[in-house]
Amino acid sequence: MASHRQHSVLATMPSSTSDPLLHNIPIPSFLTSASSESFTWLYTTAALICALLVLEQSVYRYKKRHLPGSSWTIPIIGKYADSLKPTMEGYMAQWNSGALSAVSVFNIFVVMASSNEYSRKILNSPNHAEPCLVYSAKQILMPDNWVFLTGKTHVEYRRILNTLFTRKALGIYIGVQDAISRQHFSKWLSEAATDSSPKPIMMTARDLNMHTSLRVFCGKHIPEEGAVEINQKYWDITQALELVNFPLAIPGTKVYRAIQARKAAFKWLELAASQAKIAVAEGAEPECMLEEWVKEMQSPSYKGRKDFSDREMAMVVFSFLFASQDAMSSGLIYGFQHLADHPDILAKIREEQYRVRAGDVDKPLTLEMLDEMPYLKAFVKESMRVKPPVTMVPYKATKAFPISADYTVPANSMVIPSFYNSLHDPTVFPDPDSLSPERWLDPQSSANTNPKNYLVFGSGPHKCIGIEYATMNIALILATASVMMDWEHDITPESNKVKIIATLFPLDGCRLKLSPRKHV
Ligand code: HEM
Repeated sequence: MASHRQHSVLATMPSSTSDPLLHNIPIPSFLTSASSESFTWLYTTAALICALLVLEQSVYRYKKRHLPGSSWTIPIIGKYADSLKPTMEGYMAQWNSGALSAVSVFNIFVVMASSNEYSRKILNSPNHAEPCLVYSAKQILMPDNWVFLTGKTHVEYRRILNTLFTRKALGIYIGVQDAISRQHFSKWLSEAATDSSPKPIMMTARDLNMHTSLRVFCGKHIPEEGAVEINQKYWDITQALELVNFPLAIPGTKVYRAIQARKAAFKWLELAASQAKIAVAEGAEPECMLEEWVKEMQSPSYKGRKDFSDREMAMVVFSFLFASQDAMSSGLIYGFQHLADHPDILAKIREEQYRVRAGDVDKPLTLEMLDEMPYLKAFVKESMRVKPPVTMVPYKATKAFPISADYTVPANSMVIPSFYNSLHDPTVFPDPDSLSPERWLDPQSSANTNPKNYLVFGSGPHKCIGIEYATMNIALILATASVMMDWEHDITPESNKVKIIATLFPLDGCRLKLSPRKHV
């Protein structure tokens, strides 16, 4: 005992020490009396950590080569802190630093492509790159979700899913969309009647979108309480859509909460799939997407797979919610904001509405009526060009990807095509930041003759499957809003700043003062 105490707490410097001040000063045992094995362990560990840190930097520099981007990466986490709070300014600086540039996040090497040429090349090179969505997507969507398929199996799956977006199918959905948007506007207006102060529409527009999507996809096969539960929990999923999340889905993390939300949604969606099958078997004519899918598979001309389980159908509907909910909300909210800030454009939209509706604003919209609204469609297209809901889509290089003459993306890197610079290219869209629906009305305009630049919905084998549905939804909601309501934008210093939650939103949530519009 005594000897132990002597060698630990009361250890002194060796007698050879000449400084008298140091005599008899207690020295912690780990500095002096630790065994030589402890020192060896300490030095070895320190040396190993140093070697790993040097290796991390060397690998990063080796992969990055001459691409723009920091010469060194922050050890272990890299640019994780930046990816937690992304800003438009930060992304623009990255995109403008070069057609290809590099960053590293949690040791995932990321190549960002900002030019039209490289972005399209990534989207159209299925032999070298495939979508990996955001890092958390597989945990949230389930690894066997169809969206992660590639090649032939993906093409085959899309074949049946494409039938859910034909003109015939859209003709079923439009009545549901029209009725639900009117219900929501009536609610918005009655709330504005009790408190007329401006309110952000960020959440109310999201509710409208979710309600419409669930009823279009599942019809009456989800009870109201299920729709409410999915809607409430969906926000947890949106919040987990960071480019790269904390790697472990442990309780308390965003990904963990998103997984719980997905489980709750799946319960209702599987039930809806099974009920849709029963309804069609009993002879119901399709009133929603799930019923349309079941009916389509019964068609004598249909030769594809017919044995989709309730779970597989639920996964597809969930993938549609996942892909559409945030992007459509973003497109819709900026649509409202752009119209409020451009009364001349709103006036033209209204003129077209009253003309096509022949003054009857209560008449439900049909596809044929939408066909006669080119100005509305041009506005929707332009609004999403100026503020693209999705600015980039993460892909993964499945093998070394020689993307340019002097750079090969290393295998397993993330490679991210971004759309913003293509959509704001001044040679294709003169005065690119200004909102001009007219540029889409002239078939010979540079906007119309360069469709390769309009990357709002991506390009190639994974191009958005819901383009027609999404544009129709945003168009008809804005169209009906324009004849039912007046709205004034409460412009704040944050109105023109962008908040990025996977998709783009006005930082102040778009504060609108609503009032009923008199019939003209
Ligand atoms: C304004 C609304 C929307 C925007 C801006 C948008 C944008 C996109 C983009 C950029 C992609 C990636 C394309 C690529 O990798 O080349 C995508 C994929 C996808 N979108 Fe959309 N989307 C919207 C609405 C919708 C809707 C309403 C649905 C379904 C109802 C949907 C379903 C999908 C699916 C399933 C994919 C993956 C397709 C595949 O991997 O084959 N999206 N979307």
